[in-house]
Amino acid sequence: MTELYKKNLTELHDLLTGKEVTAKEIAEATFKRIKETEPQVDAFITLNEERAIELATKLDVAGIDETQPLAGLPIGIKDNIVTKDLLTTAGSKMLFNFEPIYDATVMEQLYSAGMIPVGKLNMDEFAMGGSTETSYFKKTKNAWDQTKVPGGSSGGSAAAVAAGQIGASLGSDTGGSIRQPAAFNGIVGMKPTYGRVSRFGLIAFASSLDQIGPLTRTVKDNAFLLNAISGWDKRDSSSAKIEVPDFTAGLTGDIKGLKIAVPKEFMTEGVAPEIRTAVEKAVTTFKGLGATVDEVSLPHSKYGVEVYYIIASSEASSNLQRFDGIRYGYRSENVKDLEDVYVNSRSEGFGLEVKRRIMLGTFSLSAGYYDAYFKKAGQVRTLICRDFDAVFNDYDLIIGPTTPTVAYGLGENIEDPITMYTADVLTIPVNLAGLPGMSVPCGFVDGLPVGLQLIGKHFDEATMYQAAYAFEQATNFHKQQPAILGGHA
Ligand SMILES: NC(=O)C[C@H](N)C(=O)O
Repeated sequence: MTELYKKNLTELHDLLTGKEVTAKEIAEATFKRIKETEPQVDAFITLNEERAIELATKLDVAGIDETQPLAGLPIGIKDNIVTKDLLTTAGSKMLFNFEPIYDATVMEQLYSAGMIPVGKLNMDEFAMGGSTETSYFKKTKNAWDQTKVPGGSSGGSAAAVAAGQIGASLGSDTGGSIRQPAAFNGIVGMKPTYGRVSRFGLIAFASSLDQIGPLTRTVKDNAFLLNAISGWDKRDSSSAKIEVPDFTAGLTGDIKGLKIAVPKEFMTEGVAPEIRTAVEKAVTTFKGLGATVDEVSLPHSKYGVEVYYIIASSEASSNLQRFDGIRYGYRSENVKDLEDVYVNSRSEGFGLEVKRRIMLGTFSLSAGYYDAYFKKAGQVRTLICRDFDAVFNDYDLIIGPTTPTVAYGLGENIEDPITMYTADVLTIPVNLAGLPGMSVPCGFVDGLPVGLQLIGKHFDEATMYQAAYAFEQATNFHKQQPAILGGHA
């Protein structure tokens, strides 16, 4: 069958259960497509070809379970999610040879849903970055324009889906790392509520912020995947013991009476005028669908970037201590004593951005500075949370832009950390408050996609999916394809 790669997950499921194609044929077509397009996209660090074909063949022989919407379908995995006996690098030289001895909980969940992991996706080193350019391995390209960045840190996860290499992927989001690359590549990306998805087996960056989530080409596909990976896990004490609804159940397109808020701080001059216009048009669409939309204020969100880079870096400086040249991955050859093993392995194994964050974090945690930085950041974080609580007393959903600009050129901002950091201004407050945030396509600027951000109440991803689905049905943005997928971008 030709052009299987253009199909989304629900279409592939129908073909499989209608016996028009086998899981093995889908898997083979996926690897063919990946190999054809990798020279342009560079999304994968490792392919899992032999095992994927074997697994697909086994599923075919056993018979595809028709009640399992994801059975027999390929998925790509961000390379900071540990996969048993399959190279897991977190985009770092430090883990250039790391083959985990266990699977992350989300991997076990994907296997029980019958999914087929086809490979590991490129990312910023240890998820620190917004362009995937800090990866030790390669520079992934935007699916719409190969001279532009794919966003990050889940840049491989987003570009691979947008370019039709795979129909779905998992990413992780600490300060925007699922939503921003989803926006830059014109796809759907969900960062679930903190605690919704187990972090067991996610290589930790900032433990109070990290969350795994799905990237797909449609809202419904995304909801199917969140169904599969949600739930309490005894191995992650921060995962929530809370019922998981069926996120696909409410996808009717009916959102009459939904109360939506647009924070005025998300629509300021720092956001490109064309992006604000696209969001204003989305507001009109939502009103047309019967929702009410009002302007609100999140007065402390403007401190989000400063707070994040203190808290995230502090947590990272602690989490990354385990990479000592002894227990994992890279070990320097250039050593005279034990001290050298630690110092030289870390100096040679970590890239510039990772070292910058470790130093920032160590500084803000050190005696004499702790009160002024880490403690203060925690206090301001509480104020940011309270702003959201106040809005959610009166509203069901918050919307705004996902990013202040569309995808920028490769190499354009990487030497300028302040520009890179401030670009996260719209996504970071959501992580600090532990809320669910999502990006869906809502327009184009100069042929590059624009993302609309939806922010929900804690554990209310269902309402976000309903609104996103209604928006998707009412618009055509998700139907436009990049040239690499046969579109006329
Ligand atoms: N990891 C993230 O969610 C992205 C953010 N740009 C960071 O570098 O921390």
